[in-house]
Amino acid sequence: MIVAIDGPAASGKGTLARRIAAHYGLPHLDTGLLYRAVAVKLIHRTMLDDAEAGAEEARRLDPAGLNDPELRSEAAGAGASVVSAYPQVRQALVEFQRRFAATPPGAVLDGRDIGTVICPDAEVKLYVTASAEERARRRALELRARGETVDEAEILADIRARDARDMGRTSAPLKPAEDAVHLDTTELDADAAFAAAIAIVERRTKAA
Ligand SMILES: Nc1ncnc2c1ncn2[C@@H]1O[C@H](COP(=O)(O)OP(=O)(O)O)[C@@H](O)[C@H]1O
Ligand SMILES: Nc1ccn([C@@H]2O[C@H](COP(=O)(O)OP(=O)(O)O)[C@@H](O)[C@H]2O)c(=O)n1
Repeated sequence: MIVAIDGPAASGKGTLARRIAAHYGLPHLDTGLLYRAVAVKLIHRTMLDDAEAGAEEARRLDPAGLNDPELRSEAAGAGASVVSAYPQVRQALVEFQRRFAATPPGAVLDGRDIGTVICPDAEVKLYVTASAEERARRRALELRARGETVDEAEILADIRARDARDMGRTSAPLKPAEDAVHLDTTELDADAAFAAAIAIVERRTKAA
């Protein structure tokens, strides 16, 4: 089974993807980490505006490095939203993601274009959202828990800018797949969101 989860920044996709993967014993790929890793490489080379250098970094990306805590920073997230608009970078990362998804027994992938581009035939597609204010509140809590000093208003502005860039780009923009089930988690805590997601997966797989 392939479960495709898309949605805007800090909507809770990763948390849901991890829990759904554990529940069904499937591997999980947080595809945002791929773009974050490319961005961090380019930031280190002060070449964030160079699409060709980005494609080169994407082609030689080592998945073993995806656990690096630096990838979780706000700077990496903002950089990822820049490099992910380069079609060459996206193209260079397609095959790795498709292979991950197609390896038996399947997988749970979360990102921005999983249901639309990477796995258009996924059995289950979820489009996870929450209000921008709630997403900024969650991201601020998360960063504070990691010891970072954060300004929630700045995080909200960053989230809005990132949403606009991700939804407005020409190459694989963030949008729900036509057959995606929408899950708004604004009023749901993590457990309630997980229960709602499992109900959707069960309904979808029974209907198939
Ligand atoms: N339903 C929820 N209610 C409250 N907090 C949540 C919920 N889902 C996720 N979180 C928290 O919000 C933050 C962002 O969630 P995450 O899963 O990383 O989002 P995304 O992968 O969409 O960026 C994390 O700190 C996570 O623990
Ligand atoms: N499949 C994906 C995953 C991420 N991305 C880009 O990478 C950035 C970081 O993604 P992420 O999922 O790690 O970010 P958060 O939602 O966790 O903040 C996003 O803002 C997108 O621009 C993408 O374009 N396609």
